[in-house]
Amino acid sequence: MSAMLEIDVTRRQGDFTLEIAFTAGSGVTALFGQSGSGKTSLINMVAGLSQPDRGRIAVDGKVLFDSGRGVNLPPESRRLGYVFQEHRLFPHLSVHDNLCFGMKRLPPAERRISVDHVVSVLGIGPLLDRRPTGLSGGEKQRVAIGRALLASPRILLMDEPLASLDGGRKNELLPFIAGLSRQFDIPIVYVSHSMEEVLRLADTLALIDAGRLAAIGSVEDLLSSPNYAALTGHGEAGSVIAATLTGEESAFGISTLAFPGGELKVSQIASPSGTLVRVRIHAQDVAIALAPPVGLSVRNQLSAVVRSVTPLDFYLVDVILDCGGCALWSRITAEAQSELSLRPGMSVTALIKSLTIARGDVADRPFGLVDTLPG
Ligand SMILES: Nc1ncnc2c1ncn2[C@@H]1O[C@H](COP(=O)(O)OP(=O)(O)OP(=O)(O)O)[C@@H](O)[C@H]1O
Repeated sequence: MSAMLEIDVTRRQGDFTLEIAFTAGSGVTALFGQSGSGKTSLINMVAGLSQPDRGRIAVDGKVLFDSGRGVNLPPESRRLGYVFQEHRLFPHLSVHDNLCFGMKRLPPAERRISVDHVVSVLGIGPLLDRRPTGLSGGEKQRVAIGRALLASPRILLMDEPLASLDGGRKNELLPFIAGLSRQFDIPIVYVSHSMEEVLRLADTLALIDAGRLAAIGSVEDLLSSPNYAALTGHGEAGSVIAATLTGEESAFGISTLAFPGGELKVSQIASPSGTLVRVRIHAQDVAIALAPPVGLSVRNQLSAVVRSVTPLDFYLVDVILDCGGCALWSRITAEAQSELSLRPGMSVTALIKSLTIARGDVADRPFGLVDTLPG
């Protein structure tokens, strides 16, 4: 079974107070929040690089810190992997020797990850004899990740590991990181302030705001909720739905996705059938009909039940629909609401044009948790 990280800490630093409690289990837990909200401070406490004023930190029941019992394990005894923004490789050692650095300090019986496995997953075989100096930023970061993994950590902490890379290098590294947690059965706590990274990588999202935990839950739930729109800085209002790519109608430039609420037709995407994806559906692109319409060009007509109706301002109304258990956010005009009189519990049909769900709205999740799969 994967490790469980339990955190309940308070720390005051200058004028800033961090007071956070949550648990993180398998898969990738993203800590997301504005600059200065306390993300790095939090994982530094987990790593043992700074000390909480009070609280408890445990992994799989093993206590790393407990102010009440006077426990405070030094970083090297915590068995955690840490990947920083910058790679921090040893310049005088080859890639191979950098990789093996932490592993060599571990008794052989505790080494549960092999060099061959890490080298093949991260695609760094051709680099083994080289020194870090000549490597690209993305290659260095892959070696840094490999080094952290080879120390067989209970949990991998990653603090904006892509922040120092340009867009191309980021895209190169994202698929590697996406697979790590599953391939090595290690929970990852991933600090980011990039929503694209969260969409591609995270199973669980923890929203950090001014030193507090504002919310924790599935990426789909939190990003589809108007309550957290200000914190997620998610741009346009809209929902996020987990789906599986089921096929394509290439003659028409359409791909089909299955999700618990039915089938979605979207603008064609290149990934193979069976790929797990997250789809972003903009609230302004979701129309609502009281009865299933006929003779309509709109390709997606989904049965749904109204969950909530909330006026946004004088002119607009946010309607959250339940579509097979998934939240679907629709933003309609107050004028439309005055005619439709939508109320919680009403059965309706949600209408979404295929064209409005384009490539940029579909994020591949090749290693998504199986329990997010539609049934
Ligand atoms: N050693 C310190 N002494 C005093 N204040 C500190 C110290 N370290 C961090 N802070 C403050 O604590 C707050 C949280 O900082 P932290 O680096 O944890 O935020 P963050 O969410 O990781 O930000 P970013 O996304 O910019 O990295 C900030 O207000 C910061 O100025």
